[in-house]
Amino acid sequence: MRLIPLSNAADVGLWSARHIVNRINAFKPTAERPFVLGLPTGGTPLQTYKRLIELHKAGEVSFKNVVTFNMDEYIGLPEEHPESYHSFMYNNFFNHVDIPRENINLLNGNAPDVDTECRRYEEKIKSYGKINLFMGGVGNDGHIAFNEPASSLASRTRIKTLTEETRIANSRFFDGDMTKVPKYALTVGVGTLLDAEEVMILVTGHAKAQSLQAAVEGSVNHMWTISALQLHPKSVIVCDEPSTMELKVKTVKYFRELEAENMKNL
Ligand SMILES: N[C@@H]1[C@@H](O)[C@H](O)[C@@H](COP(=O)(O)O)O[C@@H]1O
Repeated sequence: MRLIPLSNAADVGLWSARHIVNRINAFKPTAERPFVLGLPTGGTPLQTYKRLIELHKAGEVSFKNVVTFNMDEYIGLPEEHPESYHSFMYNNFFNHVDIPRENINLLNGNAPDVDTECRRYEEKIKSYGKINLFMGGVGNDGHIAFNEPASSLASRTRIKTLTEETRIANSRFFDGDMTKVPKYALTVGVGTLLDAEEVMILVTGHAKAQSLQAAVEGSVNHMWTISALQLHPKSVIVCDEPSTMELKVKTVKYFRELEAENMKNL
């Protein structure tokens, strides 16, 4: 695991956007061999999307040969609802870059048969071989995508019931009214995430400090599904200072020194 401790959320946005751009450009994607990118929603990745749009407008990256898979979607919200993850992604990212519409994949939270929809999604991912880079955030309770506490670490795409804590946290997007937050969501599984070639998780703000501690210093544990990252051969966590408050000082120092060494060797 690589941990990149940065000062603030803006730096997390810049670092992660540059990382994505570097990966896409190094891959030299073509229509026959696209770069496959996994994407999250939420407040945390907003800065990354802003930076990616800027880098695209500056001519540093094209998304023409990039295929995306979003990690989750609420059940029962119409696609055009302003808080659906469909709306979020088009408003905050897809509408501002050159990605072809047919390259965009999102789970359909209104599918008549959710099991068939989840199988379709897994098969579509498989049809590309693998996801090259999966970006994600983390919930206050350590969930990754919508893999709430006690989700199987071997899980695949499926329906999940959201915890009260998550619905309270997400009520900020629904006029502060928890009853307006859907109770269920479709989400890729922890196993789906672990199959990606690389996983990059963004962590910002003090509310995520316990999740970050569980990810980095805790044991692999289904109560903190983010900790499954420890089983991944290539994971990177990009975090700001407030989110490191529960980590040991020596842990942060260790990773900071490692990164300083990496920079020297570049
Ligand atoms: N399903 C999403 C997660 O993918 C996201 O990581 C989490 C944190 O969101 P935020 O970045 O807004 O704190 O919220 C939701 O529950």
